[in-house]
Amino acid sequence: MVADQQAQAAQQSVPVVEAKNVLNSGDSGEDTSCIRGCCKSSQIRLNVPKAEFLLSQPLAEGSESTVYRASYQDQTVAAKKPKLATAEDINRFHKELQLLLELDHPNIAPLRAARAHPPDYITVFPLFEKGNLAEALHEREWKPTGTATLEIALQVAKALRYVHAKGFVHRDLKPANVLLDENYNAFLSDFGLAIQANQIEHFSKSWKAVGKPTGGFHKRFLVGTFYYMAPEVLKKEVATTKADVYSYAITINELATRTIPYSDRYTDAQCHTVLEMDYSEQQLAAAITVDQLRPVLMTAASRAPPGLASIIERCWHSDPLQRPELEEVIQELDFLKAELARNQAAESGAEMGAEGRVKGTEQTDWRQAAEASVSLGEGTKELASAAVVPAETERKDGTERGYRPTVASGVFETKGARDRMEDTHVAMQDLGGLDGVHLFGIFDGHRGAEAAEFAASAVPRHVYKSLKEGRSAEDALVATFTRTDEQFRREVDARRVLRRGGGKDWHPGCTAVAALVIDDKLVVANAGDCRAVLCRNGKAVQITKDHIAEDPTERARVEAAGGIVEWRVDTWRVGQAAIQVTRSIGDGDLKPAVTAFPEVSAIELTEEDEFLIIASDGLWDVVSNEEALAFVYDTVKDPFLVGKRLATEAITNRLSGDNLTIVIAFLRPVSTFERVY
Ligand SMILES: Nc1ncnc2c1ncn2[C@@H]1O[C@H](COP(=O)(O)OP(=O)(O)OP(=O)(O)O)[C@@H](O)[C@H]1O
Ligand SMILES: [Mn+2]
Ligand SMILES: [Mn+2]
Repeated sequence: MVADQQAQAAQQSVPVVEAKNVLNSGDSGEDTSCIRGCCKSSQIRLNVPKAEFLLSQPLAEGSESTVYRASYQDQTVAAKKPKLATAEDINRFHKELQLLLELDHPNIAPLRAARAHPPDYITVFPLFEKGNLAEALHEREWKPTGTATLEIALQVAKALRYVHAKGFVHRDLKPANVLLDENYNAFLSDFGLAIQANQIEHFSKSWKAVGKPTGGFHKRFLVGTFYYMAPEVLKKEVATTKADVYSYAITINELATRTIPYSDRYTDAQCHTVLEMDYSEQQLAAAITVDQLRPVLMTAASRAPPGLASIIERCWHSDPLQRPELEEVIQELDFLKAELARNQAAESGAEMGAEGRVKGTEQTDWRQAAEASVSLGEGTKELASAAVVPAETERKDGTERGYRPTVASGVFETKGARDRMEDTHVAMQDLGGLDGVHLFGIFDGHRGAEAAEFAASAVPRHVYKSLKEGRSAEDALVATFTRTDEQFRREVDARRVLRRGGGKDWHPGCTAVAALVIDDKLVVANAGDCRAVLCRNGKAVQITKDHIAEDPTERARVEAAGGIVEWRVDTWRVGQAAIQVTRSIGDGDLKPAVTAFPEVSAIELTEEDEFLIIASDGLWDVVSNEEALAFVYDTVKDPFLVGKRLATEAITNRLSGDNLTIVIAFLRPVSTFERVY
């Protein structure tokens, strides 16, 4: 080993001596420079006799070269032999070689040696055993973790930033030009099309003088690889480093989605460097430039953090000036990386695969963010088809659990008089396949719908996970509220930093009520002014308490926690934001005073319990608990129709100005109602 290293060091430090040794092989000139004298190096041999490379089988056939597995100085290497047809091609080889000699970066495939001497033109690089990123993703179906995705995104961004700082544009960034070592570290390669940034304008102008495009024109000026080419490049306008930023976005999105760009609409995968476009390609190119068509953006189904999508979108903006510099991209990726590490620590490291997510529904961005942040743990299939937890058959006091309600639930929601809907809800019977476990909840958003969207997705996942972990219903709900709140506020902060959301005053929130039925047990958690009312034996039992600043105990609690409560015009309000509720998910500026910690009540259900009404304050502002019951009795026993009846009453007759969501859960067979009443 030591001897090896010494031998290697000796070889590297005395290239000139070696060069002298090979002069008798018929070569002229020095090993430290190319035949023309335009490429020079004191470290890298540029005139290695072809025989020293020991080429074996071809590894890949590029559009401009063949890459061979080879052996050089007892190491396995990759030897790239360009296809040189014209004097122009040979000029290009020298240009590429000059650039390669200038590059020295941990994420750029380093040149080991070269031969720049007719008739043989060869460049030699270390052999990257894992090949290129396109093969890894699409041939070997490598599924990078979120961390690996971010790491590669960072490494490529750093290599590209370095290239740009050197004054060059790569012009052919794509997964096939990102090589992977045995640890899946990324190395930018293939500088065959790279060009000095200040020369681009000259080239583009000279094209304009050329006139009509011909095949030759395409070969010389329309360079890059079609799917990865920025619209301005496709339009043959001046390409800058921002064209690389665009290609970077397409590449990273391909990594995060493991999907070849446009493969959804364009089956004939055309991943080689463009020489000429055929007709369907021209149509696609037109769609990219005119209609701003882009590949399908990564979603939360990707293992990569959702924040990456925002970076990708900005990097493939159709206006090059709107695309960020790589410096900015790197800062944001670093942030996402730290964030992911923190989340993983918090979630005990179990990274969730694509199969762990609820599928089949149109979901908003915030719901996806919630999905991404609530890991259901390893081996968990879809929430909706999860394994069944054995039902508890005994109570704590040892008596049998005899009663199990017959549940029939439905939801009615309307934005009412408002122009936006900021309420969301969940109504899931047999949650995740858990027999006899039902979850109902309403989330009433304020200062935007974001928190409500997030909660509607995160809450059932947290509840399910907590129950699977063996927590009691009470514990599960408390953990759910506090975790949802923490994760949501983290997401808001992350987006604020990424400038995907609002500014420093952006603190969306929502009130939350969640009712969990497990066999004969009803547990309700509440934070805010949604309300759950149980109809027991014809009487209204209000299970929750409204958490509003008007309530003296809540007001005292908020003040004791450092919050400011003031009388404003008509009512008591909390903080600068002047919200009426004293508990909520989100509202980062009002934490910890406006807590997400819920009040929890547990009730043992019996045959006396008829139905549960859960509704946002839009209902309770204008309809009393008793009135609500009366409307239910007076309406055909269909949960949806009952909800609609209540909503119509509230909005049409009593002029509730708010969004309205009403969840109705009948707790015994609906047929019995008609007989009794
Ligand atoms: N050092 C290496 N180790 C392993 N594989 C390599 C190496 N260099 C190149 N390859 C393989 O050879 C392929 C072609 O190499 P390269 O991109 O440099 O050639 P090219 O002719 O310029 O291709 P194109 O312009 O079509 O992208 C790469 O995509 C990669 O799969
Ligand atoms: Mn290539
Ligand atoms: Mn190339």
